[in-house]
Amino acid sequence: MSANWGNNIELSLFGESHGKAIGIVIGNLPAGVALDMDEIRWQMKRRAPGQNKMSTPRVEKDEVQIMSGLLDGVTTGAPLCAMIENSDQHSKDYSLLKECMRPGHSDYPAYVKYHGYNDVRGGGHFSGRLTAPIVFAGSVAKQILRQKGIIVGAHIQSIKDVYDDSFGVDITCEDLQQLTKQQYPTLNSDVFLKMQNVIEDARMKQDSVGGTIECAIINVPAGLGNPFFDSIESHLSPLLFSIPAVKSVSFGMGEKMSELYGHEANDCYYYEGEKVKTKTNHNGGITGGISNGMPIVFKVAIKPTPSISQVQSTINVKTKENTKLEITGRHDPCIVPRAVVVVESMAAIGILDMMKDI
Ligand SMILES: Cc1cc2nc3c(=O)[nH]c(=O)nc-3n(C[C@H](O)[C@H](O)[C@H](O)COP(=O)(O)O)c2cc1C
Ligand SMILES: C=C(O[C@@H]1CC(C(=O)O)=C[C@@H](OP(=O)(O)O)[C@H]1O)C(=O)O
Repeated sequence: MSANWGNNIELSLFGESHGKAIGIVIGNLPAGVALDMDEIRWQMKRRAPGQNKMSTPRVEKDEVQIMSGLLDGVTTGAPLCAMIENSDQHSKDYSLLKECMRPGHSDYPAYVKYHGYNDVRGGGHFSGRLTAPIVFAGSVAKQILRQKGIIVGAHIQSIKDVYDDSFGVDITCEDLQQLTKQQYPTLNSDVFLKMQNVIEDARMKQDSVGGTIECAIINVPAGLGNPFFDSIESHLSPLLFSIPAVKSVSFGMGEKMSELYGHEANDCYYYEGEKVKTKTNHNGGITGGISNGMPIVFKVAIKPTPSISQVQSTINVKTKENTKLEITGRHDPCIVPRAVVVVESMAAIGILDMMKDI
């Protein structure tokens, strides 16, 4: 399995959901960055499991232990290694799942690829748990970007068919910073209760729901990115698709742009003093693969959690028979609320990586 990534910043992700620990090694970070560990703790808490009924009941503190690369709270330039211990594993829940493949999870393709040796417990290395170290790396990236005036923030755009508002063209740094201070951010404060009800309803029916997350990155200067293979879209998408359960990524108005006329889709330029702006931001701040100075805006869609306890049809790879499966164990009835900070983190890592002068 490969879990290495990076052009400028380098990431190496390690661990399994029911192993001793999970973690990340971040290479090529600048030396001399003072990390705000309280803020990192808050970002980790936004994602951590076991905090309420919307989440898996598995309780993990997600305390980060820094193993290298930090001295007196300041990065030394050596690889920054962060480790998070696993403490609340119920591995018995997975005994049957070595043979009976969960529909929608990684079990079957992983069984084929790793000849049955892959660790299925808690999803092993495929688990959403591996997003905890990503949030650590993302929090570090966000702090470095903030020193350059670049702010990343996201909100829950929808849960099933309950929708929040969308980012407007005039979104500010303060708006985004406010979102990152909320555990489950929405733009319209009334909508989250409805979303919570939809999640609870699914949970009571032994089912799950998905949704979308909208993310913005403000103050990326015009001129970042390249046409073709290293466009901003091409650079961020692999990171965003690496988040387990993400099934689509779209920039600006995405698919909806295909329904517009040219005069509706184009973002018309104007000067505000010396600054070049566009009246609308249908292209999500990127044209020709390159930032145009407007907020970079994208959406990710997250599927319903695959592990549900309703009876489902599947196969037993040991007996080679069709069978029925009733999954026991602890699962998120909806992944979206805990994934907001994961999406912000991937965005921050991707943009930082593209900035050659870090
Ligand atoms: C934060 C987070 C939490 C998740 N929690 C669960 C869970 O409790 N149960 C589950 O079956 N899948 C969960 N997933 C999704 C699975 O890990 C994912 O669907 C699986 O690895 C297969 O990958 P794919 O959906 O990208 O194909 C979670 C994902 C994330 C990002
Ligand atoms: C532990 C976390 O989420 C886990 C992600 C996950 C999966 O299949 O992705 C399955 C569940 O694992 P377990 O059966 O061990 O409880 C979730 O709890 C986490 O996000 O920290």
